[in-house]
Amino acid sequence: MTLVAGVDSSTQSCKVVIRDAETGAHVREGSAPHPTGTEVAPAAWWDAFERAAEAAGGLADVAALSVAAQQHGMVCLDERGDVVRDALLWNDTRSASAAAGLVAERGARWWAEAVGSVPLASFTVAKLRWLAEHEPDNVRRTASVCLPHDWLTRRLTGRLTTDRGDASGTGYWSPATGEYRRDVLKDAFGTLPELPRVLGPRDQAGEWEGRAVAPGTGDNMAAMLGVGGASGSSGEIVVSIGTSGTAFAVADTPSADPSGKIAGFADATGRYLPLVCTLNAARVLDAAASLLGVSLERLSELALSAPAGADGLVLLPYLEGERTPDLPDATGSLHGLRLATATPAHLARAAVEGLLCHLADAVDALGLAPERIRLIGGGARSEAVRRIAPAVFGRPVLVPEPGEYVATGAARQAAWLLAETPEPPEWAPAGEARYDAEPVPWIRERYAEVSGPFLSAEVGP
Ligand SMILES: Nc1ncnc2c1ncn2[C@@H]1O[C@H](COP(=O)(O)OP(=O)(O)O)[C@@H](O)[C@H]1O
Ligand SMILES: O=C(CO)[C@@H](O)[C@H](O)COP(=O)(O)O
Repeated sequence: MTLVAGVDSSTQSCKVVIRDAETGAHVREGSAPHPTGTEVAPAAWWDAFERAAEAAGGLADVAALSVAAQQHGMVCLDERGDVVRDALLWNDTRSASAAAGLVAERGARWWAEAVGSVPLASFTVAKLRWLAEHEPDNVRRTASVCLPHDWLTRRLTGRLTTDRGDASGTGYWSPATGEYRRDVLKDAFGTLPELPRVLGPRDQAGEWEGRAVAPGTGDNMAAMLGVGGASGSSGEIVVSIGTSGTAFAVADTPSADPSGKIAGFADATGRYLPLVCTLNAARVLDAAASLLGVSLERLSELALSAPAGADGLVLLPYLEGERTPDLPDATGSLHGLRLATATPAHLARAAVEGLLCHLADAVDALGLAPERIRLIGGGARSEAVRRIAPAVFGRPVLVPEPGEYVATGAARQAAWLLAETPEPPEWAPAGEARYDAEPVPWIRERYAEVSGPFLSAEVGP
């Protein structure tokens, strides 16, 4: 049996999954946590990778591996290849006004057409503008700029490479032309650092201790490979409830949304991946559980014991600011608190429904009117989320068996490299459960009534 390893270096942790290259059968896996915070020393990703690989029983018997990671993070390297400062992650909002400045200079439509997305605080180009405005010494020391998956792949191979999927989240690479927009980077950053070579989906990034290393990609692109693909035209989209909430589908043509809500990414197979992303997702449940002093399992039981709509109690989940809607300085809030709704069950229900209404808005923003939603990510492990989701989304929800779909997608990319076939190897799809429920539209109506006034403060392009 030939084995492949997939790595998911995401916001909260690193996961390593080992699978059979031919069938995709799960062999073993391990994980290790990342530091908290939105500014992280890249060395911590390497430490977590080593610990996760060890927890997975080591990589001695794998023939190839691939690294997928959180998108957008800014990693600046000096002439020697050492990091200039801690990386600013996708969910670090200090670059919000830099993003607004970039949009004001060119206009939202120009950005959407030039690089497929209107930059928000998350995008690398906005973080580089922030660095240019606040840390000129670090700009002078920066010889090259890359992303988390590029940095980890470079630690493995010694070469600075990236792929289409992750490059499309920088704000200076165009999915439509497949080329860097170095002029855009120079304008935003004031100088032109070296950039990673953009590999095609089946190109080899290099070797690590005799094993082939695949190009890797961003975590959402890998998730799509991991669940086996879902195209908007087939009536299906994927919603991931990780640290971020994302709604996305594969498309055959690039997108350019001047409203800035849809990021026009490329995928990991040569196609495209329009995606809407929220800053707040699974950690809304973590926060509610910690507020109530209960486990996530108990939070789920409490939520399911409360009436649909939580008797009007609404939790607006903007706990980390927000990206969609564009409210980088927003905070979360509770509305409709009365003696009757001041119970743990009501609060738990409001947290689950608030999260789901927030994600349902993201699904609407994607504009594909899907017939079914496939739910993945850590938050999809919550029974309450799975059972309440179809009522809030107003559609059936498919939940693949719990698993690490980003790492699995990376493993599939590694298997593709070995297979040398035009399309990724067909792996047996994971078993999945289908959740149906009568739509309960007034849950979203009440949420819209409460969130409406906040939306008028949206930064927007
Ligand atoms: N049973 C569960 N119920 C609710 N949330 C869960 C459950 N298990 C894990 N999570 C949440 O999933 C999140 C991690 O999801 P994951 O997709 O691994 O995130 P990321 O890839 O961004 O690091 C954590 O916030 C964790 O609390
Ligand atoms: O910024 C985005 C997508 O544009 C996020 O989806 C990041 O890629 C982080 O992913 P997770 O750690 O939540 O999986």
